[in-house]
Amino acid sequence: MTAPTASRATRPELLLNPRDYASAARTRLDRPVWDYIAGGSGDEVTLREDRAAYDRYRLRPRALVDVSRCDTATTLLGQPVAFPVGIAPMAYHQLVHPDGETATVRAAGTVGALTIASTFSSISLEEIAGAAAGPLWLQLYVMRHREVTASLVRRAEAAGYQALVVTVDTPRMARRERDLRNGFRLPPHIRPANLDEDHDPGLYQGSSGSSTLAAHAARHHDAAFTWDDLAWLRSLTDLPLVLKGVLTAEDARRAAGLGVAGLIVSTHGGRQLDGSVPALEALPEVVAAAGDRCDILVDGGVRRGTDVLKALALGARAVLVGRPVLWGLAVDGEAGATQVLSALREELEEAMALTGRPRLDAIAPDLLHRSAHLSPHLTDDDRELA
Ligand SMILES: Cc1cc2nc3c(=O)[nH]c(=O)nc-3n(C[C@H](O)[C@H](O)[C@H](O)COP(=O)(O)O)c2cc1C
Ligand SMILES: CC(C)CC(=O)C(=O)O
Repeated sequence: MTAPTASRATRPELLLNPRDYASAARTRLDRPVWDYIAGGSGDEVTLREDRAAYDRYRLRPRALVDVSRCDTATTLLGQPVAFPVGIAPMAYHQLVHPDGETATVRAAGTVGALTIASTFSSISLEEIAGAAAGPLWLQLYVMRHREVTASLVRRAEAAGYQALVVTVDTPRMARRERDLRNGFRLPPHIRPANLDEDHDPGLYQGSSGSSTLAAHAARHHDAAFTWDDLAWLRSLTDLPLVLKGVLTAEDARRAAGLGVAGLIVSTHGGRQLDGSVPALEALPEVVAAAGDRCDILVDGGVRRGTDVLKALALGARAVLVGRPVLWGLAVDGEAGATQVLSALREELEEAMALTGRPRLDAIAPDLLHRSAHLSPHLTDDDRELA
């Protein structure tokens, strides 16, 4: 895989995996944008632990299995996907590339992956749907003005979205100190395309010590939204509901009891409650509580095909990737995002072959050995890029 811009005159960069794309993206993005994407909340403990959780597991390969054909296809909420890796909802893809979410959703279509578009997409949800060739869900932040949320639901239905993902870990945005130091604000050419054009000019006017995105969330997100209000959302639509940001068996059971179709076990990529249990470690209790009634997905720190295998072995039906897709997009638009997703798919197939698990339904906890030690391979630089 090569990116179009050569790092040396004679030899183009060879970008093989998400971390390679991260290094390349870092040289291309302005520092505040890099920090907004890479960063987490507080001391970034959860950001690091989400990733480290994968490195505590070793794989137990089985030998002499026919792996001449490895089948990565599966279904999510009954819809076929080519492999169990989807794109996590992320705000404002145009921060890293002018084609924004249009490029990302096309990349997903090329490789047959699920896309979850964010409430805060920089391209409208209708345009995203117009460019989609694969399964497409819409992520919802429930807004204080309920009519804004109700209108997003109606528009999602009309545009053909197949599920709604309600993010439940962000009643307010956590303090992200990188953004505060940088005085992060949206560049003037980027807008929350699903909301009114002149929705909130405050997104563009900030100063050091504040993040306009955090201030915007404080003004608009409904921090009083509870389980009782989920019934209101349910009454608006027949689309399946998925909750994103569930980390406990208690919440998983409650959600399943209310007829929620899917759960995304997530720490929001270490960007919300710092010090929370890492997503991969929360996964088994969520699966035990609701895996018989809901499709369970997990995200946060997935960077290799073997990570996908580990999550599946712990009971996930699929994983989502966030930052890696933005790094691919930053480096080479649609082609870069496609290459990041393709690399994960190829690595997953390889890992299935080398562990002797040619079918996803053969992936179970016996694949894993939990070690007290982290794998030694991560350098400090890797950690920054993880
Ligand atoms: C730049 C950025 C923007 C994000 N925006 C949203 C969002 O709008 N809605 C949401 O539910 N999660 C959002 N997330 C969280 C992701 O959906 C996901 O949980 C997380 O990025 C997964 O971790 P990973 O980036 O390590 O793969 C965002 C994450 C990043 C990095
Ligand atoms: C605009 C923000 C609320 C998007 C988000 O969820 C994030 O930056 O993590």
